[in-house]
This record gives sequence, C-alpha cells and structure tokens, in this order.
Amino acid sequence: MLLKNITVKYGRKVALDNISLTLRNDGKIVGILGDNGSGKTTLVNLILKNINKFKGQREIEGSFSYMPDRYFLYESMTIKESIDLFKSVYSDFDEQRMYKILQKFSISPQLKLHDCSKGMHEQVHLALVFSRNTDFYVLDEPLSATDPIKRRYFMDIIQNYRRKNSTVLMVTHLIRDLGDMLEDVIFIKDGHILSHNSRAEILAVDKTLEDAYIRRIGQ
Ligand SMILES: Nc1ncnc2c1ncn2[C@@H]1O[C@H](COP(=O)(O)OP(=O)(O)OP(=O)(O)O)[C@@H](O)[C@H]1O
Repeated sequence: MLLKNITVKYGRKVALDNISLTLRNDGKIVGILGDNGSGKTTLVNLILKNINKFKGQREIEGSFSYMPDRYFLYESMTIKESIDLFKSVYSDFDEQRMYKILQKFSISPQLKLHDCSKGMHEQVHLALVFSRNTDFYVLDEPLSATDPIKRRYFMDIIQNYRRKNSTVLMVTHLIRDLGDMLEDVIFIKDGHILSHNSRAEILAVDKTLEDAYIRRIGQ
C-alpha cells in the first residue's frame, strides 16, 4: 500500500498535509496514534477508498475488513441472523470461524442483539469482522477495552483468529491498554505523519509507547 504526497481537504480545512506512507502486507499489527483531530479517521477513510478526492498518489491492493467506532448490526436481529447476513454479503466470510469464536466466549447465536450486554456486542462485532478472510483488518477506535477481561478477548480475537499473515491497522487512544500488541506505530499530528517505526525502534529511544506519544504528540 503506497500513499505519496497526499493532501486531503474538507473545504479549506487541511486534514492530511502532503503525507507519504508505505505499508507492506506483512502480518503486523500497526497502530495509528495521534490526538483528536490529527487526521487518523481521514487516513483510514483514504485507505478504505471512502475518500476519493485528494491530491497525490494512492496505490492500494488487497481486501479489507473494517470495524468502525460504532455498532453496525440490527438490534432486532439474532446473532445467527447477523451471521447469515454477513455470509450473504461477504464471500470471504468464514462461518465456521465465527461459530468457533462464539463458542469460545459462550455466546449463544440465538440471542438477539438487543439482549446482549455491551461487552457481548463488542465481541460479536469483532468476531464478525475477524471471521472474514481479508488482507487487511482496519479498526477505527474499535472499543472501550479498558477492563482486563475485555482487553483479553480483544487481543485473543485479533491475535488468534484473523487470516494468517494479514495486517491489522488500528486507530486507538488506548495506548496503555492495547499498546502491548502494536508491532509498528504510526504517529500522526495536525495532518502530518511524524514517524512510522517498529516497537523496538521506538523503545530504543523512549521507555514506553506512552512516553513516545507524549514526547512526539505533546500535551
Ligand atoms: N466532514 C468534515 N468537514 C470538515 N472538517 C472535517 C470533516 N471531517 C473531519 N474534519 C476535520 O479534519 C481534521 C481531521 O479529522 P479526523 O476525523 O481525520 O481526525 P481524527 O484524528 O480521526 O480525530 P478524532 O480522534 O477526534 O476522531 C479535524 O480537524 C476535523 O475537524
């Protein structure tokens, strides 16, 4: 995936300012970190080809599975009906994997979404997204993984159920909760990509990812 000298504007507002980024589909979990309004969602939409008005060069290959920052299932449907819907829409959907995840988390497919707890909603959404066989999984502030149990299942699904050698791109503010799983990190500020490094490269300079964030992004 190649983005070269790309500028995206909303009217007069410059959301991404002449950014360049190369991402290999090499099986890594890549974090996109930056503060509010820095351009993270715009970058994600550019990669997903939801934004097509821009200056610069974009070369994107491969298939994508996307997890937005809000629920997208119909509350009146059962989990099974949601699975059937996913199956009919996405030919890359692996139904068996989905049922395996549900079983692991002891969630009955017969449940209606509106009878699911918040945690279960998140599990079902994540499981659906990761039961697709795509080259990339893109998560935009996927959830409030702030308690240890949520964090555990979140990491479990991402690390163990996605298609082998696929790449995960994840926008998050939860560095303390999810930072451990990031193998590469892109820091973004005011529409600029400040850096794109491996965890090892970052930790050779800063003690923690959080320190790196504060030093680069500032207060
Ligand atoms: N439709 C729009 N019209 C005008 N300005 C927009 C629009 N969408 C985003 N912006 C502006 O572009 C900039 C980048 O927005 P973007 O949503 O990409 O940031 P972000 O890093 O995802 O922010 P957050 O973490 O708050 O979600 C912000 O200043 C935002 O206010």
